[in-house]
Amino acid sequence: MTEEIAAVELKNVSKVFGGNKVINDVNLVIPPRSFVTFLGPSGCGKTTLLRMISGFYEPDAGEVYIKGKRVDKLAPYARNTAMVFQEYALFPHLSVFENVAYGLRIQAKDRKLNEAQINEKVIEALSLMQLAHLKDRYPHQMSGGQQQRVAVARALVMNPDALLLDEPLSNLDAKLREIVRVELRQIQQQLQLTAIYVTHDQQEALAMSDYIVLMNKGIVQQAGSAQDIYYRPNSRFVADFIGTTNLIDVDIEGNDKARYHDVVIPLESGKDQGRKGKAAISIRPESIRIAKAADKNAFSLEVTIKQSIFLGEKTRYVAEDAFKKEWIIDSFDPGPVLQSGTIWITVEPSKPHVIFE
Ligand SMILES: Nc1ncnc2c1ncn2[C@@H]1O[C@H](COP(=O)(O)OP(=O)(O)OP(=O)(O)O)[C@@H](O)[C@H]1O
Repeated sequence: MTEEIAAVELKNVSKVFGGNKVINDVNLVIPPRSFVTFLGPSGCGKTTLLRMISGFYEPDAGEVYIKGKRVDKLAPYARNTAMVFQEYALFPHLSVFENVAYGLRIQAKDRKLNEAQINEKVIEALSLMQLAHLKDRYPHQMSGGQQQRVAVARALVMNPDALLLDEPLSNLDAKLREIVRVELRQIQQQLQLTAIYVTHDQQEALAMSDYIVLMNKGIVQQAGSAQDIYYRPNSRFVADFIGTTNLIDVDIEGNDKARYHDVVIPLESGKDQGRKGKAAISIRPESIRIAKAADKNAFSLEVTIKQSIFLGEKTRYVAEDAFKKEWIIDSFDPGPVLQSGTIWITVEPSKPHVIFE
């Protein structure tokens, strides 16, 4: 089997600003036609990493490849990437049509395009974004959502090897954000594009991505599918950053058992990764059941309800155990909401995820 060339590859890439290593020896392979999200807290280096792919920043160490070709010494225009920014960055004095045509006109010679071909490509890109009817308008005559769609059309028209999107939806309201993100994903799949998307919104990352690259302090903390990152975090940082979880300190004792104070946590075979010793266990709120009594085949704990929040499809309980540890439990039981009192919670052996750090 021949291995396909990566759409983008970073090898030992670092970047220093004012004496701080803001990107620290990052290695990454982005497969062709994938939608990849750089996710992480503010300041972790997402934008800097994207800018080293686009060519706006040069790495201080390491190499950047696009479709197998080394590009880290090339200017942005010499790489076939296209960028969409948070603030759209449209030319205010140009019509929608001319905004989208701009890049093609500049490269018309290199790309051997005549006016008719440019026209055809621009209309095609505008149609994809459902904007063809607005082609004669100017940016100030359009809503934020429409302007952002123009910015995407302007990137798509270049037929880039990688479409780079830096928080492109953060200026849109929540509802529009959801609509445009579905649109973006559909177009990326339809055109079989490689897209790299920067966000600090974990819901957005989970909803859109083939792969998530979760960054922390200039390093890649974990890269994997949305499900990998959600259900199999490799660190407390990842478990805590994505969604809501219950993290508890345990001793892994072997024989598929962990111990939390004096309580045994049965684990599905292999969950302990064949190791012993101190570890953390992550248990998602939706993996916990409320029971009438302890279950000898499952981790069982008696807790006291502190707060109950009815959220429509589920009720979220905040409870406390005998060791003063807080638990978050999501119940999808349509029955009455429990307001107070003591309950049993149980967790099947397949649910806990063990983190050795
Ligand atoms: N041009 C620059 N000069 C100096 N420091 C910079 C520059 N660009 C970024 N930094 C610093 O590098 C670090 C990473 O910044 P970056 O913008 O890549 O983070 P980010 O993860 O994209 O954050 P956010 O989600 O807030 O946009 C930050 O500490 C930032 O202050």
